[in-house]
Amino acid sequence: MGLEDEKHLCHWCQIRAFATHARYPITIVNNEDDTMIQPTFRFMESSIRANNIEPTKKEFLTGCECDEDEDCQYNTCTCLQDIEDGSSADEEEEEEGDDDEEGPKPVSEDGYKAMQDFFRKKVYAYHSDGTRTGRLRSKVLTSRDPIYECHESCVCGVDCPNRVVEKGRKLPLQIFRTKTRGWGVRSTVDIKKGQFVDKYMGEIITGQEANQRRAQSHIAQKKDVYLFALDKFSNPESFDERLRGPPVEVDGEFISGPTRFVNHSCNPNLRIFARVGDHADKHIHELAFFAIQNIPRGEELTFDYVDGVDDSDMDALDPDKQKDMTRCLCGSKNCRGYLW
Ligand SMILES: C[S@@+](CC[C@H](N)C(=O)[O-])C[C@H]1O[C@@H](n2cnc3c(N)ncnc32)[C@H](O)[C@@H]1O
Repeated sequence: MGLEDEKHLCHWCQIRAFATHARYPITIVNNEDDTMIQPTFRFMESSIRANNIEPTKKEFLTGCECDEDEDCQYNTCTCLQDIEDGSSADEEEEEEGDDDEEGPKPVSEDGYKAMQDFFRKKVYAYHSDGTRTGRLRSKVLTSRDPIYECHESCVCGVDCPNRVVEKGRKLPLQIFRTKTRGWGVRSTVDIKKGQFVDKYMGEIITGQEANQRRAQSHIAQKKDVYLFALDKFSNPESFDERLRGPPVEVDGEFISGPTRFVNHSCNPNLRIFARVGDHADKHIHELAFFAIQNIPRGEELTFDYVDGVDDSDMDALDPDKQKDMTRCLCGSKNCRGYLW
């Protein structure tokens, strides 16, 4: 085997090449047995798009034109124009002692500007003041709402408060061997409720290609644990043909980042959210993991693989179906008993 081939198979070489390696390293430890991560798996810092997934043409990309970065928290920012009124986040959670609540502003002297100010509502997904800056607000954390962020086509700068997922992972993560569920993931630092953890990465492929991979997979229906459909905005009546058809999917089985090793729990501490940058790219929105509670360092990171949209709860009650189901070993008090 040549040096290049060896490098290709060396997980350490791959994670050491991450731009964030010095500050937020990914480590791999196994204190349980002598299993290694499959050599065919490749660590990547970002997803890779298959050739037949069309990137949006430059002329159709649009960003906000907010004068000040601070303006990118309000419904006047075009990046936030799709946030529905009812799900807006400006009525902050009182039980948490909000430190940045801002309702309608008082009318000022200057006519049009005054009206604008009056109707201006803080709708973006994050806290913007105090120690909770950059963390998701509880109202969003408990929802299935997408997160709309500013991005590279926007006029606002890199310090705009509405660029959290865009800036990437800011935590060291450790892939470790669990006693019963293969590899898992934890952080070596405390994580706060609402904090962004990392994205789910993989190969971005068409729905058709995803189905072929499902059919060919030797792990049969379990291939679905690695495939995520980017279907948050799928709508058969959409004007955008890319949102009408079968959604694009992300396959993290063979090429991905550390979150591909996150196990399931029926009582999880992470949740996955659809994150949109350029509105023209809704069909290839990102998948972002956020902490839904404070997580002490060393505690395993988990999310609910079905997040309440599955009927395996019912199947688990049927002894005939149980024999084909996979037992859940999450160990939580409210464990549903089976993964699928
Ligand atoms: C996305 S992978 C997670 C990483 C995996 N543990 C590994 O070693 O590669 C999903 C697989 O992990 C295992 N797994 C994850 N959560 C589990 C749980 N709560 N109970 C039992 N097995 C679990 C199952 O084998 C599942 O197919």
